[in-house]
Amino acid sequence: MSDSAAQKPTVEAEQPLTHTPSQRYLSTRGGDYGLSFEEVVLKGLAQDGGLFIPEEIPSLPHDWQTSWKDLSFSELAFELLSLYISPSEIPPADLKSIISKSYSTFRAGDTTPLVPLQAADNLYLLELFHGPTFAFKDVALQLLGNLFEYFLVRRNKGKEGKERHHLTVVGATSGDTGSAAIYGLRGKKDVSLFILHPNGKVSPIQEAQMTTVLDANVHNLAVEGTFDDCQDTVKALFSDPEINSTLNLGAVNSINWARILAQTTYYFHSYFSLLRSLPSPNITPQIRFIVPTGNFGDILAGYFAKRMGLPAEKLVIATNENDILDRFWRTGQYSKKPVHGLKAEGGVPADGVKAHVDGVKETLSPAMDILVSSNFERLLWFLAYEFAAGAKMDEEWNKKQAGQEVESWLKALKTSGGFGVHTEILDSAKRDFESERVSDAQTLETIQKFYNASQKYILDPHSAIGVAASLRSIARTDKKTHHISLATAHPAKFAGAVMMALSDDEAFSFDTVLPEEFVGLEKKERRVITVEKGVGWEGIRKIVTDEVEKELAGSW
Ligand SMILES: Cc1ncc(COP(=O)(O)O)c(C=O)c1O
Ligand SMILES: N[C@@H](CCOP(=O)(O)O)C(=O)O
Repeated sequence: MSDSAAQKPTVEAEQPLTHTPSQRYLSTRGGDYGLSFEEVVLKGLAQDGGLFIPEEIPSLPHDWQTSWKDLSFSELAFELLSLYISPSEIPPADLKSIISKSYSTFRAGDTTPLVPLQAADNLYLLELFHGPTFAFKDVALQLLGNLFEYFLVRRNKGKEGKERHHLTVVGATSGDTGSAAIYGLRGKKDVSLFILHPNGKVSPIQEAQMTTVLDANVHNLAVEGTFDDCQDTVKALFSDPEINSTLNLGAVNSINWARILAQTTYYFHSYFSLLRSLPSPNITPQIRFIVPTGNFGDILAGYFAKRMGLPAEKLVIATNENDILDRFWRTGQYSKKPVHGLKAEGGVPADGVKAHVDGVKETLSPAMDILVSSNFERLLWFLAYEFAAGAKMDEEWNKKQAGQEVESWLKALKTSGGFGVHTEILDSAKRDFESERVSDAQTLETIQKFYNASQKYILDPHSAIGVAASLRSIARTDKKTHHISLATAHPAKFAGAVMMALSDDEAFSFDTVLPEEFVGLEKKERRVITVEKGVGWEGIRKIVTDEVEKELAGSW
């Protein structure tokens, strides 16, 4: 299949739609058992406030190393998605055409190219920013937009007016998810999209990317507050039965399972790209993936890839100064505020934890300025499940226990600002993950270092955090280990940090970084609703309800 051959997704009407998918889903908080892929994609968040996970993680076909090794990105995506979606739920020809359409919008022939960054240390960059909005989010959100469209076309066949299933998608963004969701859903029939961003806390290009899209179904809300306030509002809307039943809420954040699933493809794709570039492609080297991390969605896709069988020795979490995850891996305490001297149950010292400002900190990598990482809940479920399995009861009991444990941890996070886990659970987290915290000063140094190297590579601040963490990992691992560091955004999206790092160099000009798509963007007409402090989630619920009503009145 060619990645550039765009095809219109069509519904194969002659296929019987028996809805017996290969995977059923459950909620991390124990409820909502047995849902189909379509149901979890359209619902986004479970009714009990939990996140959907597949009941089983499928294994790879026995010959995947040979039969997948030369597949294109789209072909690999098809193989991986087919492990989760049965042909009776989406017929293969339809799935292929949805995937092909989604990746035809990428500028790089290879979709997500792997480039050597520091050959002597086997350090590679996985460039994930060649989609329409220049950030890794496009990989999943181009696909999610087309999946929504496919399911809605199928549900609405032969229906008119109020009979049609209308989806109201609400999302929170620190800049990148918002624009990628807008580009994935703009102009789509039967979908209204509401994106909440923290006013003044996204980069000027990100803000322009979002607010200059004037399609009637796109609504930007600039909220006075932080990204976490926006994320909390989205979750509050999902747990409100009123708006849920009247407006059919849908999610574009990585709480939506399809986001995670779509992102597993580039872990496999980069693995094969790496093997092809090695002198002995049949010998698998030790590989680490290093992931700039905020909401824990990107690295969680790596975790699923690893659990499915991808030979990744470790996944390295790279946080900015908003380091709740890094502190968890050091102490076993998941706490909004650092608690000094605390030990995990069973005794892990809280070494290396430095003073921290209360609440979220504004850094040079704003897309990662997140206090609480929503997908960490999915990992917590797997950790709790494995811990429960030690009791040697049956499967159902383990799953039930895991759901109850997650529920009680999340309750403690809400009521007391944090919780701690047993040492065995922390040890189990350490088997798959390591973590690093990278400061603003180290981010700038890393951008400078690679601009001053022979290939003059310009890193965006988020990718620089991954590279800084990679260099630390390289220093402590076997020289033969290969490090694949995820480059999550194009540097032109973050002019402030890039200029701060490089403007002293007289030969540097920001114009050389600027893609033509960004030229003049900031001068275009904008549409945005400002949400003052104190409006609260109920006020936002009213805005959403009123806007959908206006939109639908215009279209019927
Ligand atoms: C550029 C960039 N890098 C890294 C991240 C962190 O990814 P995740 O939230 O999946 O951990 C984000 C936002 O999510 C981002 O926009
Ligand atoms: N960095 C993100 C924050 C939202 O994360 P998501 O992956 O859960 O959508 C952004 O840019 O919006």
